[in-house]
Amino acid sequence: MQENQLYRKVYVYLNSLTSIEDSDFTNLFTGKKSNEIILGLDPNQIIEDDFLGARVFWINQEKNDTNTCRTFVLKVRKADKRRILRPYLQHIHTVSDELDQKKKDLRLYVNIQNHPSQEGRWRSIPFTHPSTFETIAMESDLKNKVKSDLESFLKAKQFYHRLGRVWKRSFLLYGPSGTGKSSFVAAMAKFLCYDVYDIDLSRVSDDSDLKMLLLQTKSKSVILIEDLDRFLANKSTAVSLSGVLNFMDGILNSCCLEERVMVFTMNGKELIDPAMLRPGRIDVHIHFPLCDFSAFKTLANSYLGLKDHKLFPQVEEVFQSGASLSPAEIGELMIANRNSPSRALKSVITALQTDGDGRGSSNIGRRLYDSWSRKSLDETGDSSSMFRENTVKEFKKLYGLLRIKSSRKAQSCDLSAEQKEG
Ligand SMILES: Nc1ncnc2c1ncn2[C@@H]1O[C@H](COP(=O)(O)OP(=O)(O)OP(=O)(O)O)[C@@H](O)[C@H]1O
Ligand SMILES: [Mg+2]
Repeated sequence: MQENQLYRKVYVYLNSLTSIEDSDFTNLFTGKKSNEIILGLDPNQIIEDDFLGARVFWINQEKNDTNTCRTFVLKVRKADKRRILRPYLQHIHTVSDELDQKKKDLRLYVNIQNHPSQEGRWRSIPFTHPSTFETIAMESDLKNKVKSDLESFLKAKQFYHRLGRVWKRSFLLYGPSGTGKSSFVAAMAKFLCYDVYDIDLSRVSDDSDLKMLLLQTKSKSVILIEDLDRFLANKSTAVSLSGVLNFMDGILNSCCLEERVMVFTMNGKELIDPAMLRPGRIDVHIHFPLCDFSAFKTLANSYLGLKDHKLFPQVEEVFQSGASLSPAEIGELMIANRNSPSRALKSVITALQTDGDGRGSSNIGRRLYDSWSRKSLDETGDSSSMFRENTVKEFKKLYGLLRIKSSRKAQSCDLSAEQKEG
């Protein structure tokens, strides 16, 4: 059910050979830069290679009957076979691993409808999202915590294995629309140098199909499900709640989720079954709030190049009155008026006074979440809720845990600007 890794390595290796240029025919693609041309193997193309003085031939065979079957056929002289076969395959392993290491171009995989092809369920394009941690307006403490979380994760292989745990970490990003959740996922993937597998739940036919998708992902990747709350609330997916729970930490997940980061985004988590949010299923909760004055200043700096302006006190006053907009809304106003900073700031003030009235302080979703979190603390006293009350302390403890390699059970943590004072 999974891709044959030797096949993939041979593919990477052959595509790197200069002899691919000597073929009578091959595939041509444009590269990342507009004048870059990339040569790619064509079906049934023959590639020549030399190893330890022996000449070998590879044929990229593709049988086109009902199921497309992709095979590499290696032709070696009988006299050379015993001498070179093993070291040659070893050489291919080494070279393709080196090429993978050097690979800087990340890919974004999307799932396609289920159909009887051996090519798998994922199709990919270069992942060129421009967002980075630097471009995201977010409380800097929180941003740094996430960065060091990811750094610790990358180094924690031995730690996870000693505990008998799969080397994976899962994040929940929640908050209103346009607050930067998707952009943040892109920033995380780039920071980790991981590919992204973006699962579109509307194209998943049932729970076992979801498992199949998981099986066909590669390590060093971010597995993303966006708007999970919407899918579950509207029942607009054929996947059941238990299918999602198993996807998050079922037995299959423990076989094939090594070296992966799972990310789920939601507008609010108040309607989500608490079982889904328990530690282990979700390790880190990150709240994405509407814009406040501090985030506004970051946006003004990056979009308008303004560190300060005579209208800033007025903007601050409107924010203090409880008005707010999403960073996306404010960003749009700044882009539209980028040639005149004063006009841009005035339009932000007007929009805050009209569209943004009260959204910062009396947001219904926020109130619901606060009461949900207090309720679960009072009534159930479960560890994830308690953690929210004491975020900074617990967060430090958690990373302390990774550092001192203690074997204590990992907990979930909720990172949000409001709660960090906890
Ligand atoms: N915190 C932020 N800092 C900088 N830019 C932001 C921020 N939030 C949103 N933006 C900008 O607004 C646009 C929309 O952001 P994004 O798609 O990441 O929001 P989202 O939270 O995923 O929204 P939705 O819930 O609707 O999917 C992007 O172009 C992004 O650059
Ligand atoms: Mg989004």
